[in-house]
Amino acid sequence: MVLNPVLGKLVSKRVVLASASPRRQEILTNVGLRFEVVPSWFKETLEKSSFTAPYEYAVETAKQKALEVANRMHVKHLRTPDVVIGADTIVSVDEQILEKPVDKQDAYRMLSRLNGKEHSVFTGVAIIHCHSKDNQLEMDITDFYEETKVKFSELSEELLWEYIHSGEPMDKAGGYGIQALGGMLVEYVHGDFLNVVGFPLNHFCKKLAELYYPPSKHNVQRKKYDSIPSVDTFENQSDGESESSNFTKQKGASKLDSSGTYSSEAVYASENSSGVRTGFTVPLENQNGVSQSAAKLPSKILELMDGFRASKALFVASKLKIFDHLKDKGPMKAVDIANDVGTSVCGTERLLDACASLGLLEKTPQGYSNTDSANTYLASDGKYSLHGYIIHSNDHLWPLFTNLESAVKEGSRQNHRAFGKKADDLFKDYYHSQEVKQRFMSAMHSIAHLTARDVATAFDLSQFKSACDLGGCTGALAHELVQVYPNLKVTVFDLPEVIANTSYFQPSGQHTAPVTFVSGDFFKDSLPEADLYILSRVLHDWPDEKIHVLLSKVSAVCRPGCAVLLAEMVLDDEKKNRSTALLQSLNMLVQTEGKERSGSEYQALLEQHGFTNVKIRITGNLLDVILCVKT
Ligand SMILES: Cc1cn([C@H]2C[C@H](O)[C@@H](COP(=O)(O)OP(=O)(O)OP(=O)(O)O)O2)c(=O)[nH]c1=O
Repeated sequence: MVLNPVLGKLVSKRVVLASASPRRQEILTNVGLRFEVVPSWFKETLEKSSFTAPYEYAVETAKQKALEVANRMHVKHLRTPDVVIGADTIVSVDEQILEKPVDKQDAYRMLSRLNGKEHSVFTGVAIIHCHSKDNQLEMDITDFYEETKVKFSELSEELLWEYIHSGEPMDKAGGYGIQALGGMLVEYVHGDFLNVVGFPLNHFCKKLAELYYPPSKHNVQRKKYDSIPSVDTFENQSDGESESSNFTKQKGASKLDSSGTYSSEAVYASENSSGVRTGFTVPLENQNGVSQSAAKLPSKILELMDGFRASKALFVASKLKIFDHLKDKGPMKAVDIANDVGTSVCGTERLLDACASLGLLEKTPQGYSNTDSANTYLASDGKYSLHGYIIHSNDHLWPLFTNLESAVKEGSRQNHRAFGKKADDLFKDYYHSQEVKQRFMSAMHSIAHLTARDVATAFDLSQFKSACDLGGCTGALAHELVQVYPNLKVTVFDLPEVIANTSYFQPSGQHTAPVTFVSGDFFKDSLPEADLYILSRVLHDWPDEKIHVLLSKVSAVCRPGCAVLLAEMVLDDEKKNRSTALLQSLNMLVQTEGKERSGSEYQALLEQHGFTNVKIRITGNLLDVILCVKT
């Protein structure tokens, strides 16, 4: 891919995105960047009047966000990232800066100011390269901003309020999201669309190109960075790099090993044209001594080839409970970890090193410790722990995926090959033993926790008094819903085998009261009454015929004005862009009769059962949300 050579420069670095914005995470993930997310605690309270132009405020805020994270990681967590990226998006109209609205009235004030006019969206970005020297943090800061002009149509009061009630404006600068419903307000956009969504990817790549491929005297005329360089240009750039006389080139230090991956790298240090000191790694030679550059490597393919190794390293470290072992402890030596978990020292050391290289662990001369992400997501006891899903992936999905070839040839699930038995009913596979059932429920619980807030808030559901979560499993989404909507009563409806085992997963405290659990089979038994029926990760398990059976049952009990909320990974209509969802569809192939579907496919299924006004919200989380109303 054309851009890979630039982003490839970050592959071997510990990159941290100092932002909680799901949009920024998605934009960078979509182009294959690997990074850790450490949201900044910097409060966006800089005195606006002290800046002469709005973009200066955005750039300074971005810088402060990134600096706070770099310092915190270095001091508090004794971990120094290589690169920290911070960003801040603001809307500017009539010389005023608009950030995120604090409430609905504030959103109304902002949208009214933008109504019928052109405004500017500025995103400031800071890229901080960090080095730890004698335990002191040294930083090289590069910053820039991008401006995009956006014009709103003339919008009625009614439309503005309908938009505000959708809940979309609340976490977005200027009170709108151009990437979703807010797109309907916009007459034109001049400039980088992604800049409006929170991250100017094109300018970021150009900045990386400037930093990592500083133009030499000979080629400075030839290479203008007014667009992202093509592959050809990158090859020229790597030549240009070796022409730069102030580089210290450790010739011969790096070789491609027989598997085609780098065995070591040479380190370059330089001043770039803007005087920013950069330190970066560039591979030098392959086995034949032929000069190679990252530009010539099919790095995406190599990464995919190795993907299963990385997955399995994560699975095994999780099975051995290494992240539990290291949670909230200081660094531990490999030999001590191996002794504690009962494994070989040599094997454990390699596993720990691999995990550290993948950013799951931190390695220092004192030993190995968890990263923040490992504490939050990989240790088994946290609210957002993915441990259950990781173990399910290892024990259940991995054997199924080893039969993917048969699944593709036969077009059907592979449970009989993977587990030596043919269950008539999909869920009998999970519920045949207490252990497997518990594991499956933990997995569903992990994902439900991670996605519940985004599912619950994708639409304003405050008009509903009662909801029934069909196939709601452990009740994780139900508990989130009653927290967000205190007047909502939620019934979780699931198979008796599931309901009998939900007690282990209940949160402690007073929030449990409005959630009730009812057992039954939604294909056979009558459904509890409710204003809102929720189907989260249910329809993707089934073929269209079965979905029609289920939706006709829901439609029969759903009064006009009542609604259905689906939470699924929604594919784009062309089925070509969302690889996580498309791979999930393969996952459904190997284990179910279902599949992932596009927004239009869900809409067609729903409309056949009298559900109209279908609204789709892409959340940026693992599940997207569809809301429709019974007419
Ligand atoms: C104008 C506009 C903004 N936005 C978003 C991008 C940013 O996430 C947000 C502006 O808030 P920011 O303060 O820039 O970012 P954030 O609070 O989301 O995350 P963090 O501070 O942790 O980095 O508005 C859209 O998603 N769509 C839009 O059309």
